[in-house]
This record gives sequence, C-alpha cells and structure tokens, in this order.
Amino acid sequence: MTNTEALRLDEVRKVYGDADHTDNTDNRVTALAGISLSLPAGTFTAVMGPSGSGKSTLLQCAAGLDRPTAGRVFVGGHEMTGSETELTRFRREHIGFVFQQFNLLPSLTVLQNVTLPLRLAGKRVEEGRAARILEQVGLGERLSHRPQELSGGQQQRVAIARALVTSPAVVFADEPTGALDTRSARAVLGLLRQAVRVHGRTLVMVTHDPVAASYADSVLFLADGRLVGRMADPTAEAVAERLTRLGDELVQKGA
Ligand SMILES: Nc1ncnc2c1ncn2[C@@H]1O[C@H](COP(=O)(O)OP(=O)(O)OP(=O)(O)O)[C@@H](O)[C@H]1O
Repeated sequence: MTNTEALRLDEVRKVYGDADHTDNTDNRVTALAGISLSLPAGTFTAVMGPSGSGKSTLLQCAAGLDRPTAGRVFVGGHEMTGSETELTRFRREHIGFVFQQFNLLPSLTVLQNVTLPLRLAGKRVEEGRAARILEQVGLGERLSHRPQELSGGQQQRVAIARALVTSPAVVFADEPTGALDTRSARAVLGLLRQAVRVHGRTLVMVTHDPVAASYADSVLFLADGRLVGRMADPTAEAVAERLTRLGDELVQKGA
C-alpha cells in the first residue's frame, strides 16, 4: 500500500439475512458481491448506481459503520478491524461523515457542533481552528446560533465543517444534497470540491444526482453489488447517459 492511498477495499462482500436449514428458507441478499478498489488521497469520488445496487452498503462498510461479511477495508493505511469500541475510536480519529439530514445536535451551538468530534476523539479542542473552518464555509458570523436558526443549506455547511475538523483520512457523504434546493446544493457541492482541491481532503460521496456527481474527479458505477464502471472527469450528461444504459442492461437481464 502506498502512503498516498486513502481508501482501499479488498474483495469486500456483504450478505444480509441468513439461510434457515430447519425449514429450507433462505432470505439472504448479496448487497456487495466482492468489491475491490483503491482511492488516492486528495481525490473526490462519487458512487452511483440504480436503486438497490449497493451504494449505501458500500459506504457503510467502507466507513466502518457496518462490518463486511468478507474482505478487508483500509483507511489511511490502517485496516478497519477489531471490537466495536476499537471501530468507534477508529472512525472518530480517521473518518468524517456528512449525511443527507445533517444530523446536528439541536441543543449545541454551531461552534459546539463543529468541535464535538474533537471532544469525542479526545483531541485538543482548538476553537479558533473550528471557527476558521466555519468562516471558510461562510458561517463565521453564526458561531453561537443553534442549528434550527439556520437554513438547510447552512446546516449542511456546518455538517461539512464538523466533518473536516479532525482532518480525517476520508470524508464519506451520503446524499449530502438530497434535502437541499438547487442553489444550496450547488454551494454545498462547491465546498466539498474545495475541501478536496484546496485542503487536500479525500471525499467519497453517494448520490443519485448526475449534477452532484459531476463535481467529483471520478464516478464509480455499481450494479447488482458489483463495480461495473468508472468515469474520469464526469459531466452531468455523460453520467446520466451511463446510468440510463445501466438501468436498461439490468432490465434486459431481468433484474
Ligand atoms: N439491513 C438490510 N437487510 C436486508 N437487506 C438489505 C439491508 N440493507 C440493504 N439490503 C439490501 O441490499 C441491497 C443493496 O441495498 P443498498 O441500500 O445498499 O442499495 P442502494 O444502492 O444504496 O439503494 P438506494 O439507491 O435505493 O438507496 C438491496 O437489495 C437491499 O434490499
């Protein structure tokens, strides 16, 4: 593994459910059928695919929120393995998250929300640094506001600042613009791209939106739990066209 590799998956499989031999029922679903990939540090990757193709499962397994049935995940050169406590500690130190519904704590101020990951990871809480990140996302004047006093787009920008504050090896974003209007979505995507281009962060984003994917350096396409394609320097049109073809291929296969 090179020291510039931020994320590596080796043959990651995830099977939900189990087979019951007593009554011969089998409710197993193979969500990931053996995914291998390597993402260099400082890149922005979008993950796309039809509904049920395994995007969320991939993100959950790669981010250590769920355990693969088989295979290995490396983040920043460290294998993600061990007890629940070790995994939690690992996530706090090495991974940042941005969710569709922002997941901010309503009782904390904007600044407290952003410094929370530092507290949880037992790191020194540098309020000045957190405030600077909030300034970079355009919220320097809102440090003492509560989340509910902000618009959806502003709340997501707080969530981005929160994801960046620990300088994680990888930031995972799950439909980060799914709950936003077009204008706020573009602002959020611009900030995510800036985190990669200007600050060298590594970002993996699951999205259904070809326009959102066009902000990434490359797009990974999933179908039936497998990686079926990759596109560098994506445009929204090329991504939409590829997705339509993927959907058509699945219909032809009777999926
Ligand atoms: N907890 C679970 N238990 C059983 N099956 C699951 C579970 N989570 C996901 N699945 C199944 O695994 C497959 C992949 O699901 P996943 O949610 O990863 O797909 P997705 O591409 O994110 O879909 P969407 O775009 O609709 O969110 C699907 O067939 C789904 O029904």
